[in-house]
Amino acid sequence: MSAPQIVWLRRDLRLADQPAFHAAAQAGPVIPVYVLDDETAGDRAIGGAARWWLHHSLESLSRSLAQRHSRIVLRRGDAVRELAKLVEETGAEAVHALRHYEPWWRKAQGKLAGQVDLRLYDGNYLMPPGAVTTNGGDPYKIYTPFAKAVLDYMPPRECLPEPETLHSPDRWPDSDDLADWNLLPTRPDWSGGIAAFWQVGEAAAHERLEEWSGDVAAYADARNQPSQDGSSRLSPHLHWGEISPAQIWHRLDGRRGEGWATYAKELIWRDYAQNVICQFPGYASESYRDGYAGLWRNPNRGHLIAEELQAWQRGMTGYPIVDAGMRQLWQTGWMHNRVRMIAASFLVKHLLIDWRHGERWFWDCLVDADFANNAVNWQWVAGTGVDSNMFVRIMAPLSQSEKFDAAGYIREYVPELADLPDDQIHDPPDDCRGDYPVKVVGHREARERALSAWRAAKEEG
Ligand SMILES: Cc1cc2nc3c(=O)[nH]c(=O)nc-3n(C[C@H](O)[C@H](O)[C@H](O)COP(=O)(O)OP(=O)(O)OC[C@H]3O[C@@H](n4cnc5c(N)ncnc54)[C@H](O)[C@@H]3O)c2cc1C
Repeated sequence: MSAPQIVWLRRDLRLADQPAFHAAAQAGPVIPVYVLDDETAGDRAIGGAARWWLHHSLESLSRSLAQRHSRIVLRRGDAVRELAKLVEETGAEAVHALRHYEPWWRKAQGKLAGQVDLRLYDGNYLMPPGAVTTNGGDPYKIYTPFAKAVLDYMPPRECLPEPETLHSPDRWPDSDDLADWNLLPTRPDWSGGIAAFWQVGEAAAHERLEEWSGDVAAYADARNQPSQDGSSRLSPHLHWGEISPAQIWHRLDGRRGEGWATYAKELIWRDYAQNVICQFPGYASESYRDGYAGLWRNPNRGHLIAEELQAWQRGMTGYPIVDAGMRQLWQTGWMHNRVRMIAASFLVKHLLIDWRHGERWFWDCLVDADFANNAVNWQWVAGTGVDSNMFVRIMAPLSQSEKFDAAGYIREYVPELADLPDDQIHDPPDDCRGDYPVKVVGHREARERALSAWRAAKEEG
């Protein structure tokens, strides 16, 4: 029998359109491996809600593999060390993996390539970062010309089928037991709402795509309405690689119209974010525009900031749309995109709290927490990114709530306000709030404070 081939799984937990599986299956018996590595990513180890997803996704992929008389070998520790050990133990010829672009994975890939025959493939993005460049040959920093350049190359490559057969090795190496990894919360178990909201795994991703494919025509408007199921909700499936963007593209392309055109551009945002972190690996912790250092320094507000940050995290700011979003995040591990923008803007501008606190909270609470997407969007909202909204454009949460008809959404996630009529629910009068808190800061006051902090920071340089 030919030498085994290791498939190193990370955020690519699928069988179809998975080039590493495809290549390995053609080369010999396949040993799929997932290494739970809390060391290599440093302070970017997988967050709480994402660990919940990972558990179920590994379980789902294991079931699919079992139907093919295969399995996943689970190991824990430094991924490079564990994979090099496994190659030695099994006599594997090569390690096949999808290329990942988070800075820690790029380093690990380089290190592993020095020790074993590492074969890397692209497959989690429409195009690999760096595939399109400006006329001068530089990577794009700004989304709009990047998107235009990517669109010129679309549609993406054809999708690969699932491997027809997966041969097993003569002997399976030892594996950890998934349950021993304790990826699921226990004391307390806060995952009930998440479990009720999501179906995890490759089959569930395709079911969701099928269910949603009829709605893409309405996407351009519906995606902004948090009370509607108007967006695809594919983000955790995409993040964990249970489905590829090429599969989505080929399934939905041909549905001409504004809905599809808008949706395609959102998929390209995902590629853009990878393109940004490849250029700026410190993007999740460093602001990329000058003049912001003083803005969130707040020397006299330390105590207040801790309290206000907690009010924001718990959905108790007194702004119903913000609180509905923050509670949706806590309950389901996901938040509607329009509301993510409103809640993020509220933190950095109304509360004048550094965007990095918000980025961290999202990292821990989102099932789709993604190093690139999270950092790029936080910096976009905060105004600090290489391409971003201007800080002085301050979103008004109360009018956004009305404009995008969030009454149903607020009733769902802020039950204290469920009985209020539509004309009161976006901004309830103080005497109609019952147990629901009054506003942590008034909108006009917050706006003026943010603008004057901005002017002061600019003067300071
Ligand atoms: C402050 C903030 C933080 C965010 N953090 C994350 C994150 O950690 N992970 C994440 O996947 N998305 C993040 N987003 C982007 C966006 O909110 C989610 O991708 C989207 O809400 C997911 O819902 P959906 O699948 O229904 O999206 P759809 O509207 O159906 O879009 C389809 C897909 O396109 C991609 N996409 C859509 N919008 C964006 C965007 N603005 N940036 C990058 N990709 C996008 C997603 O993969 C999404 O699944 C963040 C946005 C903000 C404002």
